Amino acid sequence: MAVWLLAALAHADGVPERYAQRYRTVSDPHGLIEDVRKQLDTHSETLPPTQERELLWLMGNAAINSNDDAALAEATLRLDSLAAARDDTVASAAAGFLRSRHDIENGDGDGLSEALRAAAKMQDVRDPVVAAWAKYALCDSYTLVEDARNGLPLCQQVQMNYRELGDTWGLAEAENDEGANLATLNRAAEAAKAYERSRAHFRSVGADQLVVMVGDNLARMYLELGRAHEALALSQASLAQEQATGRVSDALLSRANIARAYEAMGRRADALEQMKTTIADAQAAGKEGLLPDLLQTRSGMAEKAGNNALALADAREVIRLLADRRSPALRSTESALEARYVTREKELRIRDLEHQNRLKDLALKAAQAEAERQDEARRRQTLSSMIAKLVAGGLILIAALLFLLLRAQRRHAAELSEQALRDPLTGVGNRRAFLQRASALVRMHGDPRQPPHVLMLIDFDHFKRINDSVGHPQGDRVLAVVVDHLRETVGKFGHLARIGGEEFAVLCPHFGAEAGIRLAEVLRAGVAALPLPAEVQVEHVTVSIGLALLDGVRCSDLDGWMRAADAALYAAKSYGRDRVVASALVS
Ligand SMILES: Nc1nc2c(ncn2[C@@H]2O[C@H](COP(=O)(O)OP(=O)(O)OP(=O)(O)O)[C@@H](O)[C@H]2O)c(=O)[nH]1
Repeated sequence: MAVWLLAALAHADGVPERYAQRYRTVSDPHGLIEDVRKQLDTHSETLPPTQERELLWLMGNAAINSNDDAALAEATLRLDSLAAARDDTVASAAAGFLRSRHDIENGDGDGLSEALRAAAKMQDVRDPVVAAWAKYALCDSYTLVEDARNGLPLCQQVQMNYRELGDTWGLAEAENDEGANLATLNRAAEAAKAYERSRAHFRSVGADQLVVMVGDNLARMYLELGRAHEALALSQASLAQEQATGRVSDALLSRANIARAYEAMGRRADALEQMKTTIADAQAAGKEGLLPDLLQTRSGMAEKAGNNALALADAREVIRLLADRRSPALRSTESALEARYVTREKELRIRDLEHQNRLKDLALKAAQAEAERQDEARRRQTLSSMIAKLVAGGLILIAALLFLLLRAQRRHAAELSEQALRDPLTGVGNRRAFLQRASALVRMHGDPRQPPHVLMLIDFDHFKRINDSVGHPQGDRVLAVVVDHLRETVGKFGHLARIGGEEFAVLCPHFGAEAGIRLAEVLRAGVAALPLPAEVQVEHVTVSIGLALLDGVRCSDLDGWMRAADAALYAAKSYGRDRVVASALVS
């Protein structure tokens, strides 16, 4: 729209006349509205319809920028009447685009449909300026409803038109909208480039306030791109300008952006402090409209900082504030917030439960560790007591084994010593046993009142002949049978021993000469009469016996006693064998 024709309204410093009115819709909306009203009131009769339409378009935009609904209603109604009176479709479309923008920004009705209807009216327009204007108006509506799929190509197209028309302002506006669409598509790097181009173009026409306003959009992209320091610089520049021109609301929004930059730089405490003063100032200035956004921003920051109480309190306050504004958009924001609040509270409850569970888990693990430790200690105790028992058992076993071994050894030793004293063929004592016993008797000798000990030496008669006639084994058999008889006959009176091949001895302690001779005779006669087994093939056998007393007179030691008995035996052999001779009788 050829608004630059209205030179009378252009008194914005540093902005070319061509763009001055458009700049005023942003930098001085109220002043512009007043000026337009004056123009329309003063020159209503003389104003050409095109200029009237352009003035109303500017007034409508300024009204939207300054939230002046009355001025907006006035502008759209006048455009409608222009359209009706003069069949001016451009005026009708302008009214439609204004209503669309208002409705979208306020969340009332179907703003986009209104824009599409208006754009449809401009389809056949040939004037390139009007065509570009209509295209941009539709691109702006798409951008406002965040329909980037349709908005982006349209906003890129219209840039080409504005370039052809040499309209730097229009180009800058379209680039700003392109940036917004790219941001919606999460293409932050490309969006930043579009915003940078837009700012460059606004700067080139001296529209400082728009440079700053687009700078706010760019700052958001820089934050996304991790360029927090640049974002901070942009927001601080923006804030300085807003404070200088007394734009309280914009200043509050820039302060929020500064807080976001702090947060992105890891300065969470600074971010929360910045939000705290910003929210307090917004409340003090009565900027209720900004509070939901500010509180929501702080809620997110508090959540990230771990201050769940503040996060929830802010979220609740947002819901409370939005409850009074029942526009569809706000209702949807409210629902989204409520849903988010509920979800968040659930998350917090889950986190609390998880925390409690973790604590319980830790306590459980500690208890388990303690139980395991005690179990281990018990196991060790059991093991050591088992080992002790095993050791004790082992020791007992070893002791038992040692005892058994010792007993066996003793038995064995006893057997060995018995074997050492026993004649294996006949089972009677051997020479060694005889000598031990005889020595003992010699040591015991000395009591004259007791009968003297008696020693008999018994020798088989002509035993060589027996061996020679029936063989040595049968001779052994004869020896065994005769010795059995001798042992039985000696019985308890004395001790029989084999002291040589076929020579035996009998020791009778304290037996006396008379009993000794009598026993010797019984022994001799018994052998002589002893029936021998038929298999030995020996009919009978005789023995000669020499007897000596340990009387302490002629025999006082073992040697003498043995010699005396032997002499008696020799005598018995000499006298014809099968007889008993006592040593006293020999000498
Ligand atoms: N079968 C057998 N013979 C034995 C054993 N010990 C000694 N003799 C035998 O006994 C005999 C002893 O012989 P001599 O000393 O000549 O005496 P003798 O033949 O008995 O004659 P006198 O003693 O003079 O009556 C030998 O032939 C020995 O071999 C033995 O254990 N078994």
